[in-house]
Parts: sequence; structure tokens; C-alpha cells
Amino acid sequence: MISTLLHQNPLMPNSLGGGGMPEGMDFSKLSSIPGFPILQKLLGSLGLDTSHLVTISLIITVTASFFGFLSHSLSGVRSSAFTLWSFISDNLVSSARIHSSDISFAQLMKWMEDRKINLDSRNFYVTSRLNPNSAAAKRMTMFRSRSPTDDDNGLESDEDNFGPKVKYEPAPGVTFFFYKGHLVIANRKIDVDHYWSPVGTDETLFLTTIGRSPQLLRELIAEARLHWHRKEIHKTTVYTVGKVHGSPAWDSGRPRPARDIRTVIMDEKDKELIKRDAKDYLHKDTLRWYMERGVPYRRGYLFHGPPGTGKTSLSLALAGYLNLNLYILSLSSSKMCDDTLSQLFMSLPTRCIVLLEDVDCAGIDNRADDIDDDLSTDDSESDGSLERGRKPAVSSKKTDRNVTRVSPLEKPEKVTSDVSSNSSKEPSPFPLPRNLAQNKRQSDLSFSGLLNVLDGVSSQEGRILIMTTNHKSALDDALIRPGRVDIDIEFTYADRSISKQVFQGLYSPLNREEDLATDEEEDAPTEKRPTTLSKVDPKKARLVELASRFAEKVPENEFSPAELQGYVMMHKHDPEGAVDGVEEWVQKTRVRKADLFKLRRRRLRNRRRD
Ligand SMILES: Nc1ncnc2c1ncn2[C@@H]1O[C@H](COP(=O)(O)OP(=O)(O)OP(=O)(O)O)[C@@H](O)[C@H]1O
Repeated sequence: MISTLLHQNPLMPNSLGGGGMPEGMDFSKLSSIPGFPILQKLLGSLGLDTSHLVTISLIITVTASFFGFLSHSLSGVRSSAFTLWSFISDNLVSSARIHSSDISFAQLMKWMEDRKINLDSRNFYVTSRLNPNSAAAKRMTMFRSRSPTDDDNGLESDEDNFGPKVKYEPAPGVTFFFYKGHLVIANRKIDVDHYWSPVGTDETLFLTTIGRSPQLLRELIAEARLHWHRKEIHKTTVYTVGKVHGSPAWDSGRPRPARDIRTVIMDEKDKELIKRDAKDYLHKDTLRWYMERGVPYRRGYLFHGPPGTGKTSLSLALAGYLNLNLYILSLSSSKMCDDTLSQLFMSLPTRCIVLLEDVDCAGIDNRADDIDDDLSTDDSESDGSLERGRKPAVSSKKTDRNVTRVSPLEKPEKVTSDVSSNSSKEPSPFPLPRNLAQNKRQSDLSFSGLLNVLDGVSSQEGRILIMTTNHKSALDDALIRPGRVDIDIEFTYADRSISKQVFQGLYSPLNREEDLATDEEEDAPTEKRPTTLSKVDPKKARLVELASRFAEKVPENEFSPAELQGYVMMHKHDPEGAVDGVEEWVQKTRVRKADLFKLRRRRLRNRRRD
């Protein structure tokens, strides 16, 4: 443009001579510069005069100078703004910094999620539990966070008909919101994102508010904490063994509604004992007590009895009652070996409940012959009734139980000696499943390997270990010796009282308010607790009457609570129908179980022949 003006300006006559070259500018001299002729040709082919070079250079110089000036000015502005912000942040605002490895981070994220803070933003995280290796999934299970789409009563599952629910989280970036009338700035920043590492994403949440007092932020953090506990306390995360990079490892866990311990039907004294003992053990002063006396800080319980009598249910309920996560491990798994077991135990957190199922399956216990003998003893029964073979042991419940009734704050040494003295090898109360003996022979898990993880040097302290078995008689004395098993509880088939409670429990479920009973109410003796049934209510009185009739029709010590529950649930909306049909169900179930028993016996004989 400038060049064109130079060419055409009539007021500049000297500028129009000789190809538009201004006076004093002889470009022919420039042709001696290497490359200049080529440049001249190139410009010519573009229809430009060589003199345009001057113009282009001028434009470039002016533009560059302008932007240089602008950038300099802006950096000045930026640094002034930075100085101003430093002054403000040093003197006029309060801020909190929360790292993602701290539970407060999850609590604040949950609090923000539930208040829909930043969820309207165009930028948000979407996660589900589909990828257990994702950082979000790890954090979710580490801190037991739930989907914001879950309902308020905490009972909804993390899955719907289409699989894991989608979870929407505020994404990294700055969010503004008001808390108690004050502006709060939340800045979520990713520090390091190592997606594949077990650590997951490192993030920091900065909360800033105007004013020199940190009180507002403290209140906000406390509120988020309370909110978290209100929502999460009624959940138990259950971990089982999965695979990480092809090796057995704890899976990412499944949060599930905590089971109310009141729904577990068992001897109330035993229940109170286990609750009190576990609470004592987890009390903050107990660790010191153990340390001062050089006693390993561990607690072990043994729950034994027939299948479906409530051993797993009590373990789950206890985890919920103590607000601990539950790690379930089955020793009957063919993949279980010493190394795997040891690794799994070493990766346990310090405070948790480990549920070791089928402890009688620890491979090297050479009681396979005893087991077969148990089964062959039942062979001799004329009608093959499985249930009748079980009766004697069940009726001996009160005499051969060896429940220890001493708290960890008392004298554990004495406690444990009681246990060992009672660990006699009474005959198995009911036949073992045939594959149990096979498992014993095939397993790569050695008995010493099992003992090692229970109390070897590498064993974690601080956890509660619950061992379950259907065959206490198959256990080695060493496994249930003092220090490994502190309390032993026997579960039995349903007597009249249990049958009645199963019936009542299914038709008059506890309501939510009762579920949320305070600790004090929970700790109150059962008989003093207000129950739905204690209120005078004709419907409930009718239910009590039906429950009594039901229990009278069910033979004692023959069916497990699980079996009764299964039957009653077929009449979920018809308690009268359940009462009317129970005698027929008893007969049919007897026949079915006897057939099953005969089949097993035949298979065993064939196996022995082979
Ligand atoms: N004592 C009980 N109180 C309440 N529910 C029970 C009881 N026993 C069994 N049930 C119900 O029966 C089902 C199976 O019970 P659970 O898994 O606790 O039995 P278990 O003794 O652990 O059996 P297994 O030895 O086969 O592992 C559960 O749904 C549970 O609700």
C-alpha cells in the first residue's frame, strides 16, 4: 500500500522515475549481493517490484515494534496484577489447601457434588466403576464415595439396569460459590496425573475466601465432613480377591448398604459380647494397652456352624456397626497358595475386618480321612436324613461352646487360654461336602503358610480377623489357639425363637428411623430398646401371632435361617399363606435333602471304588 502510494503520488515527481525507484536508491548495486537476483526474479513473478522490499520491511518493522510494545506493556500489567494478588492473598484472604490423598478432599468433593456446585459447568468429569484402575474409581472406593445420583437414604445401589451408574464430578478449574453468605473460590488443580500407577491422580483443592479469619473455611470443611459421615456411614465396602496385571489382588471394592446388626438373628448375649469386644478393641486407648504389654495388637473371632446360619451376615453387620471395610477371602479357592495369601494380607489396611471363609480348607491339614469318615458315618443312617444326623451336635450347643467373655482391655492372656482348652475335636455335626476333601489335597496353601499370615512377623496389626467354618472339628488346634481366636461363636439351625424372628423380620422390616438409631440406642440392652412390635398395634399383634404359629410348625434344629428365609420370601406379601404352606414345604424339603444326601453318598462310594 505504501509502495503504491509512493508510485502514484503526483506530489513526489522524483519518486516515479526508472521503474518506480526512489531517488538515491540504486538497486542495480544490490544485484551483487548473493541471492538478490533470485529474490528479484521471484518478486517479479509475483508481479511485485523490487522496491516493494522496502515497503514490506517497513511494515514488518512497524508491526513487530507495535507487538513488542504491547507485550511489554501486558507483562507489566500481568506482573502488577500478580503483585496485587500476592498482596491480597497474603493479607486479605484465607485459604485452605487439601490434597487428594486426604479424606477431606473426597468429603469436600462429595459436598460440592451434592450441592450441584460446578455441575452446571460445561467442563465436568464423567466416571463409572467400569474401569477399576481409574484414579476416580480408586478414590471413590478408597473413601467410599458414591454417585451423586444416589438417593438420600443411602440404600440405592451403585448400579442400575444398565450397569454401573455414571458419576458427575466437578472438573479441575476454578469455581465460585457462596457459603453462609460469603464468596468462596474453589480451585481444583491436577498436580500429577499418573493414570496407570496405583497412586492415581494427585490433585489439590484450594479453597479461598475473603477475610483474614480461617473460621469460615473451617466451618465449611467441618460441614463437608459431617455430610460425608451422614451419607457414608451406612455403607460397608466389601473387597474380594480379583486380579491386577494377572496376579491375585484385592479388587476395587463394592460399597453396599451396611447391614443393621439387629437384623442378624442369633443369641443376643453372643451378639452383645462380640459388639462390645470389637468396640473395646478399636478404642483409641487399646492400642497403647497392647503395646505397653508387648501383646500383638490383633483380635480374632471364629464363627462356626452349618451353612446359612448367619456367619457371613454377622461379619457384614459387624463391619457396618464398626464402620470398617470388609475384606473377604475364601481359602477353598483352588488358586489360593501361601504366596498369594501372604501378599493379600500384607496389602490390607491397618483397620479393617478380614473374613477368612472356609478355614478348614487350609490344604495341609491331613484330616481328609476324618472328613470321609464323617460322611461314611452318615451312610449308616437308614433313611439318609441329613438333618437328623445333625441334631445331636446342635443340641450340644450350650455345653461345648467356648465363647470367651473377656474384653481386650482386660487380660487377653487369660482369654486365650480358655479358648485353647476347649478346642477339642468333637465329631463333625453334619456331613462335609465331598469336594472339601479334594480341596484339601489339591490346595497349594499350607497350614504353616496360613498360620504365618495370621500372626507371623509380616502380619498386619490392628485388623480384626474373622474365620468361618462349617466344620470346627476339622480345624487344627494350632489354628484356634489363644491369640489367633479370642472369641468363638457357634451358629445353629433354627430353634423356635429363631424361626419366629425370621418370620417377623421379613414381614415387619425396621423402618429407616430405627435404622439410623444413635450409638447410645444401639448400645442399650436389647430389651430396653423401643421396637416396632412393642407398640400396641393390631397389625403387629397379628404378625406376632402368625410368627408364633409359623414357628410351631417348623421342626426345631432342622432348617437354617437361610432356608426359612428363602421359603418365607416366596410369600412376601402373604404372611397367612406362608403359615398355611409351611408344613407342606417342610415335607418337600426333607425329601429333596434326603435325595441329595443319597446322591452324594453314591458318588462317594463310586469315588472310593475308583
Ligand atoms: N442368623 C441369621 N440372621 C439373619 N439372617 C440370616 C441368618 N442366617 C442366615 N441368614 C440369611 O441367610 C442368608 C445366608 O446367610 P449367611 O451367608 O450369613 O450364612 P453363613 O452361615 O455365612 O453360610 P455359609 O456357611 O454357607 O457361608 C443371608 O441372606 C442371610 O440374610
